[in-house]
Amino acid sequence: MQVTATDASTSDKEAPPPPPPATIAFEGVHGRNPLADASFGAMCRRLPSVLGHTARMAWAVDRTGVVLLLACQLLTGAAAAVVLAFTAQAMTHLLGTGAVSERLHAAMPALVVVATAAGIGRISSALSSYADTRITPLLMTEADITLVAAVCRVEASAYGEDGFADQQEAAEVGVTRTRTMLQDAQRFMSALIRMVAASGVITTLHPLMLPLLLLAVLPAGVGAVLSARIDYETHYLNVGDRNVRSMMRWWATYSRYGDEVRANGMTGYLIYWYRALSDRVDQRTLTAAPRMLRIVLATSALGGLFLLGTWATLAWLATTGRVALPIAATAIVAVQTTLAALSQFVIHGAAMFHTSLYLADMRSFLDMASRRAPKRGDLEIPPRVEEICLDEVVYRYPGKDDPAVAGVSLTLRRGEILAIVGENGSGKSTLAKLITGILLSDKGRVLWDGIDLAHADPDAVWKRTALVPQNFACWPLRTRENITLGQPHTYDDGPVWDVVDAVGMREAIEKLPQQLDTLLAKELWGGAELSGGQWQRLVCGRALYRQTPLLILDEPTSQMDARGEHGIFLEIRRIAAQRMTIVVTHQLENTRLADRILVMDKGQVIEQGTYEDLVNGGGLFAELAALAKDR
Ligand SMILES: Nc1ncnc2c1ncn2[C@@H]1O[C@H](COP(=O)(O)OP(=O)(O)OP(=O)(O)O)[C@@H](O)[C@H]1O
Repeated sequence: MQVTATDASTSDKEAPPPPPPATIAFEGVHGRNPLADASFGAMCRRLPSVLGHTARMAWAVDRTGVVLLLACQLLTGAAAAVVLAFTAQAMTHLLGTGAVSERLHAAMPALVVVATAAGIGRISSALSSYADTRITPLLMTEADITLVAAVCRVEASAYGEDGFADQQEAAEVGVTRTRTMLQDAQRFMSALIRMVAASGVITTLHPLMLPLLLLAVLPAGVGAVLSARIDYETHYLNVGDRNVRSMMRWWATYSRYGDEVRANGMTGYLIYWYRALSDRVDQRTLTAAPRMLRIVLATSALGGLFLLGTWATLAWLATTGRVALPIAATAIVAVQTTLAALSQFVIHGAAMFHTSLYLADMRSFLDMASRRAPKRGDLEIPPRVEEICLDEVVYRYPGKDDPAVAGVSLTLRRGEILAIVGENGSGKSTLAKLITGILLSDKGRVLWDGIDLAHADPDAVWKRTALVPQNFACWPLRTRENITLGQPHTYDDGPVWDVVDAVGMREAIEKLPQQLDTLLAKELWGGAELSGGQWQRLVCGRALYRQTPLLILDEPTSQMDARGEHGIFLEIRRIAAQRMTIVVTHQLENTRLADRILVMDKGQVIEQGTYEDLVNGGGLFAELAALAKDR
């Protein structure tokens, strides 16, 4: 095949404009706007359950804080009621007949009660803010950890399902909104209590006043709910784009990929891409803004009209003598208090409705994650496993037409080294994931000493496996944890240094500023960085440290120098007798150490045997081995 090269330095002039970011038209099972089938009524009915969930979470993280918060809310409300009731009493005396000093004297006890209640109200309101400050961070951490744990626990196959990532993104917004939820709920409750207290007083002044005040604030509430729906609709439309944008942001700015970005001239396009996607997100938000403005203007005008009506009614009641002057004066204070409480009640009720939309996303993701958590069975796997059998195993990734593994049967015995080879995409890594139970087969069975992995406790299985994956993680942890991660704690570093020696890393680690205590993340202060091959050696060390009955190495030496690779394979052979070892590799020379080699093609095993059998067998293995030598 002849490749026509493009000269990057001269091709700028005739280059077509860069393509905009792909549009994500998401139509999977989860790709439904929850608002489309959630009416205002339905959302209001869901509100108590969302509130209840927040309350339960708050109760679990800080009982004292919750009790303090509730007690202070009640106290604030009671204080407001006392202030109003005694203001009415004081007014009656102050605006009554007689000398000013006598009227003042008569009003004094009521005024003292008003001042004391107002003071208590302020103190309890400050204490409830304190309780809120105590609970909120704990609540957010709890929600965040619940989400992280749920994602870590789902079946690995769930990651590939339609909408999983977008639902996760929506749920993460829910986590940040947990903070607002507590504040909204607290303000809503406090407004409710103050409103009940104030409306009791105002109704005693005149029965017409309360309905009039309600009318005055209702338009603002309706406006807030309608705006909340529009805001959420926009948020929902943006979920997919925001998800991709945050992934790209991480990839573009992560120091590990910085060389590739720079030396391949990607910066310009990446920034263009990022801006184009951000513009698309902003555009949706801007389109919604005039609709929101119209709603706010209309509902404010209506609310203003109703408020004018309330004041006019009060003036009419006072001038026509339907209420006495002292009562009218109290009514002015009561109207102000009730109005403030009512608007807070309506505004925070709408805000809670708004937040609950996001929290409902978090809940539905958590529900989905718990449905997708492994439910396999509780069979234990013994510490010593003699045999793993695969019986006509088939696996197809979600959304794919062809199975990645299409009917593989094999038996692997303790002490055996099995190599799996084949061209890209032939199903080697998928087969490894099926053998370890990371994926469960759609058809057929994987048996560990007769125990079907579909009925075994997955943690019990993974206690017996060690895997060097093709794409491994370079954890920003200390060197020691990078080796012992996933292991029970040990009291001395002896076993850690043993594997460090086994993978030939002693010299490199001894040169690190704090040896095993060095943080392996250059981007963090005090951290150090390893080379690609050194990282891969460390990852092999991590798997060797586990000393499990099954060891799987998927392309374990792809970044290593010849000495490193030689050392790793020597070590694999040295420890092979106590376990089953599987090596997935494209370096066919490395398969010489295997007792048996499987050659995979299109998800099936098409050849198997020793290196000598296969290299002389005239099949795919022989062809690939010849290609490897043809330079
Ligand atoms: N997470 C996934 N979701 C969907 N399809 C996948 C996923 N992982 C792999 N596949 C598909 O399954 C098939 C087998 O992939 P697999 O990774 O097992 O191949 P492989 O033999 O290990 O390839 P390579 O040599 O490139 O590592 C391929 O067609 C691939 O596109």
